[in-house]
Amino acid sequence: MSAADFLPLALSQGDPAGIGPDIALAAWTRRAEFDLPPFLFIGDPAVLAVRARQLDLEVPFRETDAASAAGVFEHAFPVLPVPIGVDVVAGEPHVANARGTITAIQTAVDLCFDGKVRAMVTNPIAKSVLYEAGFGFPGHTEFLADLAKRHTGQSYRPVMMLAGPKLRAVPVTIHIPLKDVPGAVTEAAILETCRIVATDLKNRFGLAHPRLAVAGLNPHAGEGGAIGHEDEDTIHPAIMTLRREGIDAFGPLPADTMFHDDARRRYDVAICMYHDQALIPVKALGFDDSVNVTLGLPFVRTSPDHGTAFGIAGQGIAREDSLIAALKLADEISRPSETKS
Ligand SMILES: NC(=O)C1=CN([C@@H]2O[C@H](COP(=O)(O)OP(=O)(O)OC[C@H]3O[C@@H](n4cnc5c(N)ncnc54)[C@H](O)[C@@H]3O)[C@@H](O)[C@H]2O)C=CC1
Ligand SMILES: NCC(=O)COP(=O)(O)O
Repeated sequence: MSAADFLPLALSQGDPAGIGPDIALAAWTRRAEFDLPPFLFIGDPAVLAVRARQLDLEVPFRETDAASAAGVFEHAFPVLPVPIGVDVVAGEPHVANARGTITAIQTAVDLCFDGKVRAMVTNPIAKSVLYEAGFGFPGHTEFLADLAKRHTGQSYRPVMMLAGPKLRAVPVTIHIPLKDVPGAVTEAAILETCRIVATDLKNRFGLAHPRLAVAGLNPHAGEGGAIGHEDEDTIHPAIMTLRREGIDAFGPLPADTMFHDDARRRYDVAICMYHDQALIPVKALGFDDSVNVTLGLPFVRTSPDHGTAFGIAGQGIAREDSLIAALKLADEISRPSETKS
């Protein structure tokens, strides 16, 4: 065991009006049952206290820092305070909450770069609320790459991977309108994405020879060019280049037949051309136990696979399973390799 193995994980609050506080509190109450790694919650202690009362949870809080969080975790819920500054109502998103939401994410990244936490886990943010406040990134994924660049001066291409026990899937394009997808599915985008996936599956997930199944864009992967040309003109050449580089990529596969049980046994990750092509099968196969993990960054970031679920915040019915899976995965992939189970 190295010293880094004892560092806590940072857990950002996410949108305070969403279910982030609910599931963080619930996860902490089940820390022994799931042998959870210690985490330091970065958010507003007042929001937590109100939410715990609302949920009828007896949770002792301790305002603390990263150095003390692991010691505190067994007995109390460790919080690094980032006040929101206004009253937050569960289920009622408000633009005034955006500044605190963003600051919590930035603080978690700073702690990663300062070597005070081992990895970061993010609770869900509502993109539209942050956009209204002037947030200039599609989501965490791109924001984290920008924050990393501010720390190191290097550029990063962040890659979103949704990972569950039954399927890992990566969208090459992420939060863009569907009408813009064909133009954004370029050879360069496919190559960069697949190279990062192959590297991180080796280095972080311990897969010596990851197999990448690449989806087509069009129905039937274009049906030989009769139903669209991107599969033959763009995706196929990218796969050939990857194969020449020694990456075990194959396809383009018709997306409708690549996710059934037998098909999934033939690959380690599905490379998909757009958001819903990747996220629908992942969430259908394992909404409660899948995790969003950002590849291509110089630190580990995971997140539950779901969103803010404003409609159920503060009601005691939000399931904490995906957050627990995200904490466990962050713990596993951020450990020094000699200590991995
Ligand atoms: N990592 C992140 O920050 C993510 C953020 N979002 C954001 O979340 C907001 C809401 O998005 P939606 O599409 O409505 O997705 P959502 O995942 O918040 O909700 C979809 C449905 O699943 C239910 N649900 C979600 N999580 C649940 C849980 N833990 N336990 C029980 N039921 C749960 C909700 O009640 C709702 O019926 C959007 O603003 C979106 O931008 C969405 C996905 C990921
Ligand atoms: N649909 C997935 C999602 O919205 C997560 O985005 P991010 O905030 O992790 O970039």
